[in-house]
Parts: sequence; C-alpha cells; structure tokens
Amino acid sequence: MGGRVNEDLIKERRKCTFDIKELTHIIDCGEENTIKRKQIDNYILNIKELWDDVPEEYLSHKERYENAIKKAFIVLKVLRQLHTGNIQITDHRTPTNVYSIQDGIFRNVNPLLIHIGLFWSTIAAQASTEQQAEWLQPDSSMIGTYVQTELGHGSFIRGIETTATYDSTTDEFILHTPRLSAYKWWPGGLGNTANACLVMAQLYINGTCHGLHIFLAQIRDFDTHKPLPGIKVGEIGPKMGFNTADNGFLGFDNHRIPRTNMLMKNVQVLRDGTYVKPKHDKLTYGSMLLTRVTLISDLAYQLSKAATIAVRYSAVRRQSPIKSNEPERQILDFVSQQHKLFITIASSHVYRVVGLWMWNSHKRVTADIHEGNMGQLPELHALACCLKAISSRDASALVEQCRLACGGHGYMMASNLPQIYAYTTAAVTYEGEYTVLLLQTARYLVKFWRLAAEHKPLPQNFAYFEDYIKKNFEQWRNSPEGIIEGFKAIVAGKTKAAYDTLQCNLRNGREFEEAWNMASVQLTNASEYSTISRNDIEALQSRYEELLALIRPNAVGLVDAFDIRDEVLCSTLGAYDGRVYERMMEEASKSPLNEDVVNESFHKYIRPVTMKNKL
Ligand SMILES: CCCCCCCC/C=C\CCCCCCC/C=C/C(=O)SCCNC(=O)CCNC(=O)[C@H](O)C(C)(C)COP(=O)(O)OP(=O)(O)OC[C@H]1O[C@@H](n2cnc3c(N)ncnc32)[C@H](O)[C@@H]1OP(=O)(O)O
Ligand SMILES: Cc1cc2nc3c(=O)[nH]c(=O)nc-3n(C[C@H](O)[C@H](O)[C@H](O)COP(=O)(O)OP(=O)(O)OC[C@H]3O[C@@H](n4cnc5c(N)ncnc54)[C@H](O)[C@@H]3O)c2cc1C
Repeated sequence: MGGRVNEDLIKERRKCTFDIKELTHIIDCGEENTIKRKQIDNYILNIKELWDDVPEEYLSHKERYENAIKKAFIVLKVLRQLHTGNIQITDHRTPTNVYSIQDGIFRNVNPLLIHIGLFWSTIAAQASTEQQAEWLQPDSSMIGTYVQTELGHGSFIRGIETTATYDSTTDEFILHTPRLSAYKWWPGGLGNTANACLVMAQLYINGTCHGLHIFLAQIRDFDTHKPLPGIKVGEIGPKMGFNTADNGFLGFDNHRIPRTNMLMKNVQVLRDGTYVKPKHDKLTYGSMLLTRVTLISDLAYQLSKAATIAVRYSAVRRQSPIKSNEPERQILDFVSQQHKLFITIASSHVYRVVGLWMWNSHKRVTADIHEGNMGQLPELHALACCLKAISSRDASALVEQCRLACGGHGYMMASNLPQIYAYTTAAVTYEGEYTVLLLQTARYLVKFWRLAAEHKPLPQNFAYFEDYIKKNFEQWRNSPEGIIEGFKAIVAGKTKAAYDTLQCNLRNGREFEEAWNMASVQLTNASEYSTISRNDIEALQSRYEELLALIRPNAVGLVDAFDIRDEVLCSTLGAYDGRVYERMMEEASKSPLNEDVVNESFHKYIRPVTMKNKL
C-alpha cells in the first residue's frame, strides 16, 4: 500500500533522542548480525509463493493446514540451504533469529515446527553417533515429531502408560498403548504431517520397568503416507491457536521397532537385554530443558511484536482532549497508556537478555555434561523451569494488555494481537505447565533453605539465605543494587515461609508429599518480605512516573529499534507508516461477506420474515 507516513509518526521519529540503529545492533548482538538478519528477511520474505491472496482467517481448518504445509516445505528448503551453506548466510546468536519471521508467513504456526525444533534436536542430543549418522541425513525421508503427552498424563510424566517391551528373541521393542488414557495426545505435526516420531515410553526388560526412554518409530509409509499396521493416528481438532500445527493422537497396537531404535547416547539396551544405566536419570528429559530455555527468547520476541503494534497505534490514535479546550490527544500521551506499553517494551528487553544468558548457560552446562560432569544440571533445570513459567505468564498477560490498549481495534484479527495472544498463552501450558514448573523451582529452593536452617554450608549462590537468617540485609536503597537486594530478601522470606509451613504440616503428622501439597500455594506465590517501607514505595512510584515521562518521546524510536518488518507484524494497527484507518478499510474489503451487495441469506431467511405480511 503506497502513501505518506502518518504525520504523528513522522513527528515522533523526529523527537527521538537516541540512535535507533545502535539499539537495533545491541538487540541483534552486533551490527554484523543485524546485516545477516536483514539478508535472511529479504531472502525469505521475497519468496512470492509464501504470500496469500485470501487472509488466513477466512480459510477453513483444512484449508489452513494445506496452505501452511505448502509454505512449510518452501521454508524447510530455505532452512536446509542455510544450514548447508548454499545460501551464504549462517551463524546466528540463537535459533529464534532464523525462525522468527515465520510468524508473518504462517500467521499461525509452522506445521513443521516440532520436526525442525524438537525432532532433529532431540536426535542430535540423545542419539548415539551411529544413530545420528543414519538418521540425520539431509535427504532423509523422515518427517518427525516429539510424542510424549498422553490423553491421561501431561505434567506427571512418570505416569505415562505407553510401554516399550524388549523382545530378545527378535531383537525388537514392542510399542503398545494399553488403554484409552495411554493414547498419545497433542504432539504437533502428528495429525497429518509426520511419518516418524520420537516416542516417550516406559521401558520393560524381562518384566522389570526401567522408566521412561525415547524411541524412534516410523508411523506412516514413506511413499503412500498411509498409517503402518498397528498404528492408529489422527488429528485432535481445532484449538484456541496453533490451528495449522495438526496436533495429533497416536495409539500403538503391539507395534514392533528394532532394538537399535531406542535413543542410545546416554543409556543402552544391549542385544542380550542388559540395561546400561545413564549417568543421570533425567538426561532423557533434556529436550524439555532445551525447549524451555529457547522459549524465553521467543517470548521476548512476541512481546516486542505486541509492543511495536500497540505503541505505533497509540501514537497515531487520537481520542479525548486532556484539557477540554484542547484538540484530542494521541492516546500515547495518557500516562496510564504509557504504563501499559512501556512495561511491555522493558519486559521484552529483560527476557531477551535473560534468554540469551540462559542459552549460553545451557551450552556451557551441556558441554560439561558431555565431559561427564552433571553438577550444574539441577541449577539449570530450576532456573529454566522458573524462567519459562514466568516469561510465558508475563508475556501472555502483557500481550493481552497491549491488545486492550488498542481498544476495539485490538479485537480485530487484522490487528494480529489476538493471534499473538493465542500463540503466547499456549506457552504457559506446553513444555511444562506454569504451576508445575514453579513447584520444581520451589523444590530446589527449599532444599537449600533446609541447609541454611540447619546451619550447614551453602553454595555461594545461596549465601543470601544465611544473610536473611542472620538479618544481615541492609536497609532498602533505591538503586539497582538495592532492588536486587530487595528481591533476594523476597526469595529468602518466601522460601522460609513455605518451608515453615511444610515443617508445621510434617510436625502435625502429614506425610511429606501431603505436606508439600498443602504448602503449594505459598511455594508458588511471591510477596513482600524486603526491608522496603511505605515511604520507599512512594519514592519508587514517583521515580517510575518520572521515567514514564522521560521515555515518552522515545517510545516510537524504542519499538522501531526492534526492527520488525511489516510482513512479520501483519498488523493494520502497527505498520511502519501508521496508515491505520486506510489499512483497516482495505482489510475489511477482503471480507467474503462483502462479496455480494445482498447476501443470499437475505432471500432465504430474512425477507420471508420481514416481508411476511406484505407479500
Ligand atoms: C520451525 C522451527 C522451530 C525451531 C525452534 C526454534 C525456536 C523457536 C522458539 C520457540 C518455539 C517453541 C514452540 C514449541 C511448540 C510446542 C511444543 C510443545 C511440546 C511439549 O509440550 S512436549 C511435552 C512437554 N511436557 C512437559 O514439559 C511435562 C512437564 N513435566 C515434567 O517435566 C516432569 O514430570 C516434572 C519435572 C514436573 C517432574 O518429573 P518427575 O516426576 O520425573 O520428577 P520429580 O520426582 O518431581 O523430580 C525428580 C528429580 O528430577 C529433577 N528433574 C526433573 N526434570 C528435570 C530435567 N528436565 N532436567 C534435570 N533434572 C530434572 C527434579 O528437579 C528432581 O531433582 P531432585 O530429586 O529434587 O534432586
Ligand atoms: C499448543 C500445545 C502444543 C503442545 N505440543 C505438544 C507436543 O508437541 N508434544 C507433546 O508431547 N505434548 C504437547 N503438548 C502437551 C503439553 O506438554 C501438556 O499439555 C502440558 O505439559 C500440561 O500437561 P496437562 O495438559 O496434562 O495438564 P495437567 O497436568 O492436567 O494440568 C491441569 C492442572 O493441574 C495442575 N497440576 C497438575 N499437576 C500438579 C501438581 N503436581 N501440583 C500442582 N498442580 C498440578 C496444573 O497446574 C493445572 O492447573 C502441547 C500442548 C499444547 C497446549
């Protein structure tokens, strides 16, 4: 769409007091990465076959999937070319960089998301060298997915019921679904797309259960794509979002796979049925850990999209004068609006930085694990659980806040905010449900509190527990260091309160698990335990308001620095030129309900009623 840039946005950009490009380079971790990212954007976004004439929302569930699959294989080809270096753009700071522009292409989810994001990465991390050499061929016929959750069990994975029983006479595992609740349910790409999967099942050898292990199973014929004998597979139906991801169900009826199809890097079953234990029994859960880490950066990116849309719209939208004799103001001038939006910008930066830090920590800990050192795994797991939980919960709440900040127009699908919300809120549940993950972190904290309470030596990271017990915390100071001290006091105070409740429940004769359950609300909620006073809160509040005013002239610059292209934002409200109303009218004209001047239902249903007595 041609035309001038909205005057208010031009003025906003003139007001900006910092170098927008410099911030973009910081976000990309260097100018070189910005250049590479833009090359990828240009390359992929210029592929004409990836763009639709009919907006996604007007397609049926089936048409959406078919359209998405067409695009997914174009994108897959490009990704393969990128990886093999046939397109000369490589080396990115996190995987999300390469994949983020797909949001614009699919306006939903790439049906090959799990194939690329979880299937290949799990093989790369958990299969033996020989298995990798066989399965990770660039021209492989396999389209895979990650099959863990069952109809009856998602969070409590030790309760998974699918079995893999070793048959030493044939050197095979027999995969079996014993009952309805054991049907696999949810895996993305399973419904129609995948012909193979990594399946999590309870391993049985000679009647002994060795717990959960991962197996590669072919489920559809590579040529005809028909389900193999003994496989019952299908799609689970429409969802709040993720409607192009063909999430599926899967049942096995004594389906046989070779013994060598168990992922054997960390754990082995030998030909004679000997079980060789892993060095750490949670290494099988490694893919969940990696995805939780990756998600933090992705959620930061979703926040930057929502903030870009809502801030640009708030600069263009004028509603109500502040003083009655003045013209209507940009809604961005209302301090309450600034509060809604600037927090979203700030949170995007916070989770971007933390996501990158976690990505690097994961790399470091994985290298250690490779050398046989498992020492850092529990801390990484506790951090990943907590950060995945709060980043997804914050992101979905803030995306919704941005949508509401756009008033009625935020409710339009063409604003793209409802789709960003549906995508973001799913992350609160998948890859470990919010409360369940917080309880994992609580379990870790309580362990160290117990050491502190018993005056046993603590690792340096937990020295602040001891400080709290000895009341060594300094008086609150309004500074970054003061805020960190305040948070330490909150964590210590909250952990203490939860621990005390736990102990009290135990003293009253409860079993540990029951006592834990009774303390679980305390274990997941944070409250104010710091030395902060009422006066400090007032000072913080007024500093916050000052900061909102300081940020105001730079708001548009700050979101421009995210440098997200219009094709990716897909929003009538958030485009760079700010031609909001023109774009809204253009999108409305695409509605099939505008195709006929008089819809045929008028003749069928309305006219016979309204004209009844006049015919
Ligand atoms: C197109 C290309 C895409 C490419 C991707 C690029 C990036 C794009 C970015 C993002 C997009 C991502 C989109 C993803 C799409 C959706 C995919 C969704 C997939 C799924 O949902 S898969 C299924 C996930 N399921 C879960 O997460 C289940 C949650 N439950 C659990 O994890 C566990 O059951 C548990 C941790 C809650 C409990 O486990 P368990 O009962 O066995 O253990 P406990 O007895 O409680 O604890 C025992 C002990 O183990 C420790 N522990 C537990 N887990 C781990 C771990 N993972 N690692 C290390 N240690 C672990 C636990 O702390 C205990 O320790 P202690 O005994 O206390 O010492
Ligand atoms: C969009 C989407 C995509 C998905 N993709 C995949 C996929 O590709 N592969 C795959 O295998 N799975 C996938 N899943 C499944 C997902 O991993 C599970 O839904 C998730 O792990 C939560 O499990 P659940 O549904 O069984 O919830 P439940 O565990 O039944 O949770 C229901 C409620 O019970 C509470 N609860 C449960 N246990 C406890 C506890 N111990 N203490 C306190 N409260 C508890 C929870 O907090 C929650 O409030 C996907 C899910 C979604 C929504």
